[in-house]
Amino acid sequence: MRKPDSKIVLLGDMNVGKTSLLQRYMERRFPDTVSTVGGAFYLKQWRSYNISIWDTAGREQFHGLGSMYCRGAAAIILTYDVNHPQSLVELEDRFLGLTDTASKDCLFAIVGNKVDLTEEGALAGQEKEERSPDMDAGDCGSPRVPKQVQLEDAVALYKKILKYKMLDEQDVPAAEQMCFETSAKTGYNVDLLFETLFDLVVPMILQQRAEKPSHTVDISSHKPPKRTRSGCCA
Ligand SMILES: Nc1nc2c(ncn2[C@@H]2O[C@H](COP(=O)(O)OP(=O)(O)OP(=O)(O)O)[C@@H](O)[C@H]2O)c(=O)[nH]1
Ligand SMILES: [Mg+2]
Repeated sequence: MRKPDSKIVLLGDMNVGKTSLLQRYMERRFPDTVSTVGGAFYLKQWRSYNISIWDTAGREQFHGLGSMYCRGAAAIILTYDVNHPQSLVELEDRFLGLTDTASKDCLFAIVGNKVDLTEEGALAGQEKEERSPDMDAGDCGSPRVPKQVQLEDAVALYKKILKYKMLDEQDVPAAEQMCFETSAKTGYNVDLLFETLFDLVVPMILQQRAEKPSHTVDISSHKPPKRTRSGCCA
């Protein structure tokens, strides 16, 4: 298997829907999930590049592994649940520090998932989804509730992250481009999330290749050194 050209990591509290988002994108379905143990990855071919996408465990007991998974990452998806404000707080308190091992020009996306469970989710682009009997209610048929975390809160976190990383707003993608609201259940904004990131990491791959000299030596253009009389190479 060819080494991946780039790496994207999903981080966030348990139960926010990291595994579901990844499965929705990669397998085009919304299966039952079990809480992730450790981590797992998918390989996605995007144009001619291989991008690994890592799913991590949100459970506290696996917290120590987070910075290992983030090592060298080109992009990190910080995921929260739009119905649980604490899951956004946790991104700053518990997960941001894990990203110190990522690449120095790492991109950040902030993703509020489970928008289908909110009243606003009823309006948010659900015309594209396949209709099913549970579409007019939240999970388990419960009525939709007002969204607990607003997109502006995610934008504020994005700006805090830039400060934490000492990045200039002008040098990175705008908050509006990098803060998403998604539903792994309906598929809302899921392709947009992943494919926005793929398109942003491709120039990073090209830049890395330009900076790093290739380890491959072209032996056809290699001339043997001339020998001097003493037998030393000139
Ligand atoms: N309604 C709704 N439920 C969702 C959505 N995404 C995930 N879920 C449900 O939320 C629960 C947790 O989803 P997971 O994808 O396993 O969450 P996780 O973030 O991977 O959790 P850990 O692996 O424990 O860190 C499951 O019951 C999912 O079916 C969504 O967009 N909408
Ligand atoms: Mg999981």
